[in-house]
Amino acid sequence: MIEFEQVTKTYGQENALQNLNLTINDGELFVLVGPSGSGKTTLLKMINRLVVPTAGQVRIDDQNVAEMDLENLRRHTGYVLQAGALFPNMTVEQNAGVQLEALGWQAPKRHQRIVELLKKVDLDPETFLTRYPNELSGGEAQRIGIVRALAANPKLILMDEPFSALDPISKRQLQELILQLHQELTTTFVFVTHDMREAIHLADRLAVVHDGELLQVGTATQILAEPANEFVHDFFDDDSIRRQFMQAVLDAGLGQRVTSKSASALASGVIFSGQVEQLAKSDTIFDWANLVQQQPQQIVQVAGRLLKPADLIAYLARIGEAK
Ligand SMILES: Nc1ncnc2c1ncn2[C@@H]1O[C@H](COP(=O)(O)OP(=O)(O)OP(=O)(O)O)[C@@H](O)[C@H]1O
Repeated sequence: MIEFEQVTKTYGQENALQNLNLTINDGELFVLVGPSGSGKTTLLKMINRLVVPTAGQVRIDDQNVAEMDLENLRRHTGYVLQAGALFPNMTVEQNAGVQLEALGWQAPKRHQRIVELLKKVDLDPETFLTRYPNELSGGEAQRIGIVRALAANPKLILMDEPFSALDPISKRQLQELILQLHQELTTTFVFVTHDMREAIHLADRLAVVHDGELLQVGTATQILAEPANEFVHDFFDDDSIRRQFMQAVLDAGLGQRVTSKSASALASGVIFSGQVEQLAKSDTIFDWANLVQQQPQQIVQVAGRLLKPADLIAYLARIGEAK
């Protein structure tokens, strides 16, 4: 367990973090999300003591990080940075084995471990072991970064915007890889991103950071259902997320695709003229519309996603406009 207790970090006159309390549980995929300059990296770096708090303390398994043996702490913590954090003059095998070498693993054992992990991240060892970083794509380099972080089987992996420099397809693939690794391992992952879609997709729980403060901590569902304040609400208020929710409803069989003609008729019926009873006859999205009409505060969870009444209304309105 990682605990931040009354943590403050001051640079000059500026508070980068103020009086912050947070607990990250063992085995969680915990995401720190917030806009640029909000303090996410500062928070992350306090866990492996790259940054030292001005006040308060950070504890790992009840041990104050400030009092831990630094080398031991770093060697047993995986750290993945933005693409490009590999040593340019070392091969993939050497890069991936840096931490193992520091821990005294012999070459054959290192080799075996790295081969095993390359396969796990879908890279063919034959092809990649002897390559240099300038012979890798951004996505491949980042997979090597992940192999390096996993190599010594750490209890904790810190990831600082690891996918922000990647193209959308590589980014998606690596997000799926992290979700898969997290399912397979008992490792705790702390992941920093400014991308709220990435945060929602990955997080078991997430913390929204803004101006050095934790505005809200919880699951994506909790935060989307009840944003703590206007900033959190606006930060997650994104049309593509609403569309995802809508699609989840359709995918779950609660809705059906309709022609724009009937939809616009229904839309006006549902929203404006109160003909809900008459429309809600089968197990369709219109039943859901009925529910919303009767219980406007109702929030429905479908296929692990959260749907708010506003999502449905926005959807129907859009179909209406499209006609
Ligand atoms: N070494 C430093 N010296 C002075 N100020 C710093 C230092 N490191 C960070 N800061 C300041 O602390 C604040 C938080 O920075 P931090 O890097 O933690 O933010 P972040 O949320 O990770 O941002 P980004 O997403 O842009 O990396 C910023 O205002 C930053 O300018």
